Amino acid sequence: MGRLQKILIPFLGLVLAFCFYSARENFKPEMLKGKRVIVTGASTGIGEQMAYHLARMGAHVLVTARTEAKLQKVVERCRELGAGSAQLVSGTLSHHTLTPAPLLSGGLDMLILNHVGKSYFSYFDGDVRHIQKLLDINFLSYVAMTVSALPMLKQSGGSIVVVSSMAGKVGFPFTVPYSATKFALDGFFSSLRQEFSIQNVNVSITLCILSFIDTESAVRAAADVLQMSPAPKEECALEIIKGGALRQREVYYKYTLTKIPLLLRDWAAELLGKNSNKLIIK
Ligand SMILES: NC(=O)C1=CN([C@@H]2O[C@H](COP(=O)(O)OP(=O)(O)OC[C@H]3O[C@@H](n4cnc5c(N)ncnc54)[C@H](OP(=O)(O)O)[C@@H]3O)[C@@H](O)[C@H]2O)C=CC1
Ligand SMILES: CC(C)CCC[C@@H](C)[C@H]1CC[C@H]2[C@@H]3C(=O)C=C4C[C@@H](O)CC[C@]4(C)[C@H]3CC[C@]12C
Repeated sequence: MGRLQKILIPFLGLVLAFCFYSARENFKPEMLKGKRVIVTGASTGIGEQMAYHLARMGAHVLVTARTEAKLQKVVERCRELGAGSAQLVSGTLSHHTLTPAPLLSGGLDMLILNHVGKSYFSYFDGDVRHIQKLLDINFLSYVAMTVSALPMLKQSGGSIVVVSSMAGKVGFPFTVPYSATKFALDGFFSSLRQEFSIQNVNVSITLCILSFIDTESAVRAAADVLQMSPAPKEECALEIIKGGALRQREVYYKYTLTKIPLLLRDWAAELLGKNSNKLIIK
């Protein structure tokens, strides 16, 4: 092969790859108008902000969490912001949980799994029961809700959005129980996505890899320990919805704080491990 060809072929490949990626559909808020969406863990934080974005876009939203009084306020605000409809279901989520989709006029277009049980942000304390409980809330309830929502999502050609973390892709100190539950989500949902592809199931699965976000609970738990400043929850919530609506495989937010360390993860794990701790922890 001539030298010119050796350069030209990879170059052409790069141009084609660029065209392919830049030709991807753009997000439009109208994509969510009239869609029936469930957001779990929507009484505070990122989930609450997702409910408000969806309401502005004219979606029918159903929010869940344990604290009914907070959910009531979220529902009222969603109605003010222009939601097609807004409802709540309160209660704790576990492996027994069925998705409350039938409340949304019998159907469902998007299931956003976002809730997270309370954990600690310090050295692993050896409490196995805590890990079991956290797995139930952060992982098994996601599985149970997915299983019960699947017939409706298949019917609508809908989407499952799973909110995870950098701590669900890389091991960081002080997040042992939490990290275990988030890694489990990646295993379950990435494998399920492959099966959907083989079986031609038209349900997308979007896994969201988030860095430190400025929600009240996260800032309270980790701001004194971490060097980095948290990213805004409002923008984070919008990026998650965009990724779900565009049926992306994964969402990275903030992109540079998540995608680049993940590219380094497999071929420079030692380097990343030792140095990232120095960079991240005060
Ligand atoms: N903030 C951050 O820095 C990061 C967050 N993430 C992920 O983003 C998502 C949202 O996080 P964030 O907004 O910070 O979390 P918040 O602590 O603000 O919100 C958690 C939500 O889950 C609900 N919840 C808690 N326990 C249960 C339970 N047992 N059953 C049902 N609902 C429950 C809470 O409401 P109530 O107490 O009323 O039940 C609340 O609505 C999580 O999946 C988290 O792992 C990922 C990376 C970083
Ligand atoms: C390589 C680096 C540039 C990026 C490092 C990002 C690290 C430090 C980020 C990524 C995900 C983050 C944690 C998270 O997912 C959720 C929570 C729950 C909350 O209640 C307490 C804070 C906590 C533990 C976050 C702490 C900071 C973490 C480990």
